[in-house]
Amino acid sequence: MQKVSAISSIICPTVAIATHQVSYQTKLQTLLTDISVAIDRGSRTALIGATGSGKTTFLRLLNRLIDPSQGMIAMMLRDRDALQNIQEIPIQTLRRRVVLVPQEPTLLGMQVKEAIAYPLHLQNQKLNAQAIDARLKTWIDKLQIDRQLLNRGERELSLGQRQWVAIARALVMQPEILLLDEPTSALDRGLSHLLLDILTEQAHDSQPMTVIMINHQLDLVQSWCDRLICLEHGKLSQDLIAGEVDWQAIDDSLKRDRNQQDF
Ligand SMILES: Nc1ncnc2c1ncn2[C@@H]1O[C@H](COP(=O)(O)OP(=O)(O)OP(=O)(O)O)[C@@H](O)[C@H]1O
Repeated sequence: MQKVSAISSIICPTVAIATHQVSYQTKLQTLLTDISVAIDRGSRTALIGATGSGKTTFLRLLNRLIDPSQGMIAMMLRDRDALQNIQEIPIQTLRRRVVLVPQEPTLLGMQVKEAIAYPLHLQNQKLNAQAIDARLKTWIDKLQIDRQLLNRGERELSLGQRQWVAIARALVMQPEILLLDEPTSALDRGLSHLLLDILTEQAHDSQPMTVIMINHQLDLVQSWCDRLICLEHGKLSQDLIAGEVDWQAIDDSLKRDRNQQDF
């Protein structure tokens, strides 16, 4: 395994996440091969690729739901002055700062308000009840969550509502790195745009949040992202700044993949 210093020396200090020749295999197949990327702090990255190309697997590696079979992932957290192998970061610290919103989130049987506040209560040594309430109110307002929804249980919510609550639960934590797995797939256009606006605002905050988002809705991500990473059969096929992307070609290739899968 490469030393972190080997990566630090080749990338600039604005990098928040660096992966070096990361591969992931199960007993049966290789899901990711040799992925090396460097993602800047406060950047907005769209991660795209055909179904099964390894996008979710990549996000799961970044908050250590799984670990690479080969290669290394390093991050530069806010209060550190160097990239650090994520396997050396205490797992609670990593999960508090690098938050993943899965495609089909669960509220673990909680009501909406309780679910959103849950991660803040886990940090109760740091935040008192008043601070938790203030943080909740801020995000409930920003995300325009209907007060009537707050006492609903998980079963009374649609997939889109569950996704929205999971996004709120992630944002109240004010993570340094936010990983979103198709967050807008069940949202209407209005909420999708609201989400992207909020994410852009957070990226420009004095404590900028870095976002990586899997999203198949190219028309949405095109105007939002500043970086595009494309996976194909578990390999990095494109890594471009947004201005360099041929969006029409990307759209055509995703459509081709979808047609082949349908066939
Ligand atoms: N733990 C696992 N064991 C075996 N195979 C897996 C595992 N996790 C994912 N896979 C398979 O690995 C491939 C990549 O999965 P992944 O979910 O990362 O792709 P994806 O690009 O996110 O796809 P989608 O767009 O459909 O969500 C798929 O074929 C999937 O079935």
